[in-house]
Amino acid sequence: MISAWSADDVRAAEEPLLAAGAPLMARASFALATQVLADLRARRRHVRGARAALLVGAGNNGGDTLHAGAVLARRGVAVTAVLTAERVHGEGLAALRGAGGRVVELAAAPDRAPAVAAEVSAADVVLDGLLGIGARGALRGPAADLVTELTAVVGMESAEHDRSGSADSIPTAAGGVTAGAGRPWVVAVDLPSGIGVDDGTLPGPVLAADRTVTFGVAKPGLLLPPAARVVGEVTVVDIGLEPVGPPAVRRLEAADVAVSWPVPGPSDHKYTRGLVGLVAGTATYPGAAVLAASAAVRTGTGMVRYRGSEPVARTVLAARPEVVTATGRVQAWVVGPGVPTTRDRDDPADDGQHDRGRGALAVARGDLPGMPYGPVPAVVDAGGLPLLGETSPPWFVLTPHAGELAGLLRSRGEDVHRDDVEAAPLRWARRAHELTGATVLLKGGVTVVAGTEGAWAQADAPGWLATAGAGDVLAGILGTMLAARATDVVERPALAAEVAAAAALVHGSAAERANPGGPVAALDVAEAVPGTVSTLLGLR
Ligand SMILES: NC(=O)C1=CN([C@@H]2O[C@H](COP(=O)(O)OP(=O)(O)OC[C@H]3O[C@@H](n4cnc5c(N)ncnc54)[C@H](O)[C@@H]3O)[C@@H](O)[C@H]2O)[C@@H](O)CC1
Ligand SMILES: Nc1ncnc2c1ncn2[C@@H]1O[C@H](COP(=O)(O)OP(=O)(O)O)[C@@H](O)[C@H]1O
Ligand SMILES: [K+]
Repeated sequence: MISAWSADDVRAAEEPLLAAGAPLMARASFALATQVLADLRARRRHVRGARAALLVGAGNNGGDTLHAGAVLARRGVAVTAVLTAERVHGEGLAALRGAGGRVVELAAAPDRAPAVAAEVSAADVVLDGLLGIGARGALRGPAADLVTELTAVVGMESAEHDRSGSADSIPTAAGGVTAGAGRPWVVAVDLPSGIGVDDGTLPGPVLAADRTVTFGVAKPGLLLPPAARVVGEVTVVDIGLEPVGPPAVRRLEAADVAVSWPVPGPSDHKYTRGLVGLVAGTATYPGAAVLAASAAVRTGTGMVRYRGSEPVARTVLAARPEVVTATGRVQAWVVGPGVPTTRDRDDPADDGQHDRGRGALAVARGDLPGMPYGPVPAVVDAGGLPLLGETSPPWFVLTPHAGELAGLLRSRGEDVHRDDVEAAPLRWARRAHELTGATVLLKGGVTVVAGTEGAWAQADAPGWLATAGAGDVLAGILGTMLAARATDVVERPALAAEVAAAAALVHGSAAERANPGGPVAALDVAEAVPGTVSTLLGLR
């Protein structure tokens, strides 16, 4: 698990250490320099003679960068520091000068930004030390001008990445470690300057990094979209910080999902494994029912009970003969894939699914007196979302994409559109959780989950997963995972979010497994789930 703490929590953790005289900046800058030297060695045979450009802001982030620059200069790297503020970290500057580093004072001559950007773009490595956890809003002043020029000169914002990673690093949304030929390797110091440290927004120009060396613990903005796309490979270096309190954002790794996966034992039978009830698909969208049912079956449910019109049920059974249409006990409901999102009760296109969906959600809430089968968890997707009541329990997991989330929020009085959600996914997923009470899984390149305790951000999926029907597959996977732990999920409000994050990991990993590095169809993703799960379980 990767855990990220807010800037305030990091500062609170630093305080006692600094008061006790712990040399945090020395630790941070030495670890940074060591990583940069390793990257230089990996990219060019000799460190000596390499050129490094330091982008230096007013605060301690610039201080870290200057001290690291001094270490590089002593190893024979030609180091130039570009100072974007009139006053920068004094000791750091003295150390760099003492080691033979060169200094360009951009703050004193801001109109030189284009020329300085051209020089910086010719370096082998750029260290972005403009802003760290003290960032407030978009980059301003000479720092903003410089980054804007740099991204224009070498197109750094569209850095090419592959998906490779290494053991001590966080694989990220953009993945990998390859800078494009002819442009410098960009290392962000603590975080790419100008990202929203706590919310992952991109309020202004940001230099996309190939690697982020972050100190102590990860920061939320490194895990959250859209900023997660510009952090490159994240390396967390230990400087002795121990934040107290829960992390703000977490990311599950494969091993975490492996340990909590319920493996059936000799005394299990299909009813103890968890049954998934599925209200999905209509005559217009029968495929959604097939995809969700296939995914639920392939994730290892005890049984899928399908609820829908007769012709769609026949289609589902033709694809998955394991599915049952008889009514009976269900441990988790999946409501809404392939169901129209209209709220019109008389819409003939709904094939009766709105009524079935309302009934299923009432059972899942535990609303029906005398019904022995609730409360149980529910996945509420697509056409299920408009069926929700005023408030929902946290064991309801809503699975909208950005457009659906905007619609849900508008229906509750927020003036918000898809673009707003994409610009600040965590903010709006949280808002939807506050307004509905439900756990909210917001789908996207990085999937964000907001529940009763903190948030999760999963970056497991290749871009190829953005294909029709992939969301239906996620709904089926999540339905099976919730059904397997139904009682715990209803009893522990925070668990639904963790299971939802785990489902996003399984979904993204199955997409990668279905066809590594190439296109996938939604059904391929469902078909790849059993192999994905057995690989995960091999990590136990
Ligand atoms: N506290 C410590 O001893 C440690 C801090 N460390 C480093 O220190 C960093 C935090 O240092 P600071 O608190 O000095 O903060 P920053 O280095 O992030 O800089 C804050 C400064 O930048 C200016 N600023 C803020 N927002 C701006 C914007 N949008 N555009 C332009 N200028 C802006 C502010 O006026 C302020 O002077 C961490 O990210 C980390 O790199 C590490 O050395 C570890 C130890
Ligand atoms: N850029 C992307 N990279 C990786 N995965 C993505 C990307 N965009 C979307 N996805 C994933 O693809 C799935 C699409 O779901 P959805 O939009 O509901 O499609 P559908 O309704 O056709 O099934 C979601 O799981 C989402 O997280
Ligand atoms: K930085």
